Amino acid sequence: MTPLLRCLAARSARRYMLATFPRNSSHSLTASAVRCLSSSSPLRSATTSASETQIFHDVEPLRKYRRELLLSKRTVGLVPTMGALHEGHLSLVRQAAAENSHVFVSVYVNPTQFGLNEDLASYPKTWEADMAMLSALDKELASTGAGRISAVFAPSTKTMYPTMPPDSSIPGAGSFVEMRPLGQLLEGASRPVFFRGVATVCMKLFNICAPDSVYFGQKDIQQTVVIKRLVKDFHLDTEVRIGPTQRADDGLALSSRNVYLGSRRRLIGLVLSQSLRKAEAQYKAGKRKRGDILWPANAHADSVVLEQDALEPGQRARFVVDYLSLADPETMEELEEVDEIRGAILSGAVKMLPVENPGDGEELGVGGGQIPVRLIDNIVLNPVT
Ligand SMILES: Nc1ncnc2c1ncn2[C@@H]1O[C@H](COP(=O)(O)OP(=O)(O)OP(=O)(O)O)[C@@H](O)[C@H]1O
Ligand SMILES: CC(C)(CO)[C@@H](O)C(=O)[O-]
Ligand code: BAL
Repeated sequence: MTPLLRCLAARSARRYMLATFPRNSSHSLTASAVRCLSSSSPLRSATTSASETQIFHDVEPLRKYRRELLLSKRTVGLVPTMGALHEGHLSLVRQAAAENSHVFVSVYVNPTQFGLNEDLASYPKTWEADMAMLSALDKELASTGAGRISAVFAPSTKTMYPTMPPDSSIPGAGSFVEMRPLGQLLEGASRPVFFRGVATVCMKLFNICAPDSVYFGQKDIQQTVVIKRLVKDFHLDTEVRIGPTQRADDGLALSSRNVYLGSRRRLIGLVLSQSLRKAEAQYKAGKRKRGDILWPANAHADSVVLEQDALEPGQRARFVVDYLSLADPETMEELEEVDEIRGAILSGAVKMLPVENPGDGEELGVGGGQIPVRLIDNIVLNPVT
């Protein structure tokens, strides 16, 4: 049989299996039976071949594939990402694979969530490494009997914004979804078009992929609140699942933007998680009033600011605290006192300023330490039952 015929035969075998086997038994079968063309690329384009994980750039072929899965009663979990994958993303894929027969991962750096003066141009793009990570994870999933990564959706901007070119200005010409005032608070106050862009692109992704469940990381906690609101207010037929924040050993939340930090800023950037932990300790000690919970966090951050300012430019890593917040878990509005029945969200953002007077041989990260880096983090204060 020629490779093409083998591939077509495998595809129809797969269709047969998708239609025949219940969702949790399909994966080991499809894994061995459906891999058809070999190639040096770990994942292959849906337009050129059918490997276990197919790459889709266009909406219609993905919809067709999704319809087949629906008809054969498979479940789809969608993990939206902007690429530059790390263990935080992979943990969401693992969770999605544990809860669905099929995982779709979208990789799209969405321009409308970046303000005109934000870091869209420098946002890391690591496509080959991302595909290699997904391929390795898919192999791992195959050996565990979990769901598989069956699709990567990597659309062009013309595909995602078919009518108008994306507009990141505040008046913003185009079709947008917005949550007010939720999307204007905290992250939204510093990044005025951010949540409009996130809600809009997620609405598009959910409409295209029709996922049973969508997976988001707690690291971007206000984003999770926005997505839950999107699903609720627009009656979207999907379940929102939140995965825990993955951290480095020293507590720094993993983030695609961490590659810009370099060692000096990375060390001082720990101020954020340290400050939040101090506030959490107050809640755990029974404090409920805003001032009682937040003062040690503010005091710690202020002391590190002063400490760094006092150092020589070649030694220090300067930063600005954007906010340290104690907010309601559904509205993200600031709280004067935590209601034990609702709990609360402690969150914060700091902006690490460019490195001054870099030393010889100093590890400065991508961009030579000159790209400002926004770090965000949070801790959920659980309701007391
Ligand atoms: N450390 C993490 N732990 C768990 N989930 C994470 C973590 N970092 C990112 N995610 C989640 O991965 C999804 C995709 O995020 P994204 O591609 O923006 O990566 P990112 O690391 O958050 O990038 P950046 O911090 O630069 O915005 C989001 O749901 C996000 O919350
Ligand atoms: C959800 C998302 C993929 C939308 O572009 C992005 O905001 C992200 O990666 O967190
Ligand atoms: N992780 C959220 C995407 C962003 O910061 O733009």
